Amino acid sequence: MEVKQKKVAQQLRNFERALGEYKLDEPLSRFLTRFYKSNRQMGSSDRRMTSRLCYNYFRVGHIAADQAPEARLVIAEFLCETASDLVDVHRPQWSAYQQGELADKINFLEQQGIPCDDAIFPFYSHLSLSIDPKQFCRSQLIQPDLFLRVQKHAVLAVEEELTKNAIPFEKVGPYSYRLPNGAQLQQIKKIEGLFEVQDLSSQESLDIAHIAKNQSWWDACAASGGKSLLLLHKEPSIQLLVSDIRLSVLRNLDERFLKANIRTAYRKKVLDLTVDVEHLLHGERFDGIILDAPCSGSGTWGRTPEMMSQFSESNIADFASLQQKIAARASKYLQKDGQLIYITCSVFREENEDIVAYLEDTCGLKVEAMNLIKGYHRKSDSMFAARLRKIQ
Ligand SMILES: C[S@@+](CC[C@H](N)C(=O)[O-])C[C@H]1O[C@@H](n2cnc3c(N)ncnc32)[C@H](O)[C@@H]1O
Repeated sequence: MEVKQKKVAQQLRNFERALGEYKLDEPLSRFLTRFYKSNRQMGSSDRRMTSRLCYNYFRVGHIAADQAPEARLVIAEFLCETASDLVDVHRPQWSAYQQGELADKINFLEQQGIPCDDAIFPFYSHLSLSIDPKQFCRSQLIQPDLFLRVQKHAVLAVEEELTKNAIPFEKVGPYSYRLPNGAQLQQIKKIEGLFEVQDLSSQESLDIAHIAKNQSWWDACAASGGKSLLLLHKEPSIQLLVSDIRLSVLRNLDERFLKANIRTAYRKKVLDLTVDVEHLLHGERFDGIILDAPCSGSGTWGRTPEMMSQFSESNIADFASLQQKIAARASKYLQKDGQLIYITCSVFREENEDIVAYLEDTCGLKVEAMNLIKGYHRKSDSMFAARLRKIQ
């Protein structure tokens, strides 16, 4: 036991040092990469354990928010792992329950006077109505898997290389694969450019769109092109305009398109959709617009649980107001009968159904379909997608 105690004490020291230095002003993954670079004495197992402890700590949201970090970490390890030296040493009376079902562990903690269900995800009252709040909140305790979208012609080649390199995978759609997190794909040079890392729900976000050959589409918040690549995967003959407020992300898009060997010629503009862009779009009209709006990202916090600590309820209204502005401006550029595909990776109704209702009320659009793409039962993100048709 003494050896285990010493090991756990060292793990806790590393965790406390990392947590103490992390200022919540950047993604935890980026901070940890820097932290390990400046702490070269930490071996790979120390790093792995520090990452696990930090992520689990944030994963439990506001559970036991009034307790010290160390006590909260023990709770986090108990809920998120099936075995933990930290629990064995600090709460040996809990160890017997550690391998049980998550629901049983939550019941057990609640009986000990530690409320869980309402505290994991403190913003649950804003969830879109089609979400099962309990299931969603509990899913925050589980890290989502890694998903790939493979190019149509490359399915066999990718499967073969994954098998050769002993990377386990599960085919979950004609071109979609589930892999364990941390799969070392960059080492397999032969399949570079043949796949995109893209969450499964994100891969399904354009299923709602009606896409036909040679249509003109505008990806109005393109970033590094995740949805544009998906659009071209579905229909390579699309005439595509990509834009974003940030030039740097459009440069990343160029690189990503090159790597994916995209042959479609596309146009690119830097556009801020909170202001008039008519002098840059010159009355152009599109058959389809993808608006993957800036949002809270709350449907993806299972991957970045630290975001929950930086978020406050008032941010939801700020995002909604930005989304109204951007979506209303973009929709002016649809031709009659054209479609706006409004997408977010948020689970909040203010950013989803409420924006769709606003667009229907004020922008001459009619909602034809909308879908909260649920990921919480299948270890993927949750997203929202709606198809609105321009009727006037
Ligand atoms: C959710 S991300 C888009 C992700 C991208 N579609 C993808 O699939 O990879 C939202 C994007 O909106 C952009 N954005 C934020 N404010 C904007 C504005 N006022 N006008 C245009 N784009 C904006 C951000 O720079 C960000 O890249």
